[in-house]
Amino acid sequence: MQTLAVDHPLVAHKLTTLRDSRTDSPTFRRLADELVTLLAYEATRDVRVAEVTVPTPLVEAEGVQLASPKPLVVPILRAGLGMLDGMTRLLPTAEVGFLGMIRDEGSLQAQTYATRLPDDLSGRQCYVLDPMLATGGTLAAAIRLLCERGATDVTAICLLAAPEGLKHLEQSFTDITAPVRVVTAAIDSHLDENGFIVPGLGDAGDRLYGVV
Ligand SMILES: O=P(O)(O)OC[C@H]1O[C@H](OP(=O)(O)OP(=O)(O)O)[C@H](O)[C@@H]1O
Ligand SMILES: O=c1cc[nH]c(=O)[nH]1
Ligand SMILES: [Mg+2]
Repeated sequence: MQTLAVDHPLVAHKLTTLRDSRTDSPTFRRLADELVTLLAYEATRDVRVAEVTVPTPLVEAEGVQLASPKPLVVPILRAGLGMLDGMTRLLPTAEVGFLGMIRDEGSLQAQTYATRLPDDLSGRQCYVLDPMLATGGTLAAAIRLLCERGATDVTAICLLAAPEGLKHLEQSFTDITAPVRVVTAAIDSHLDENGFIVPGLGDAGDRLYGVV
């Protein structure tokens, strides 16, 4: 598994405001959206393209366009929804599938409550959106599901990742041949006793959708 923590001053600037507990939900949503677009630029570096020829007003020019089948973007509900617009701004022709997953706050085990994905993902590049990679249980289950449906490669885009979660993912896919990548704005220090990322930004779903 490859991990990329995007090192860019604009990413660091926006992430700092996102962490700040004084940042309100509307600002949090806007910053998450902007951050995803910056991360998506790095995350799509290997997106497949096909050569095309287009007429300019003067001559024919060689270029590229996104290859078929188009990439699949998969936000993990609820918090991942806050990343969808920022991603599709960069990949407007991508198909979008949905996974609803919730982590039990006691056991920290992830449960899937909704799946709306193409059955066959053969030949598809998949981009999974989830702001928080904590224990890694949620993303491990999501990535496994996509690989079992035939995805050729899976890139998870996160705002924050914990070292414990990255380690868990690294150990989870030894039987999977599809390349797996994680692109994140930062790798934080550790998880606390409740499985929250430290220093983190709190509960991403609550901060996006106004519970706090
Ligand atoms: O790496 P893990 O330990 O599995 O934890 C991370 C998951 O927890 C959060 O979702 P949550 O279960 O709070 O659901 P929500 O998006 O509906 O708030 C977060 O958005 C991730 O999906
Ligand atoms: O720090 C964390 C961990 C899991 N889910 C969150 O929203 N935040
Ligand atoms: Mg939550």
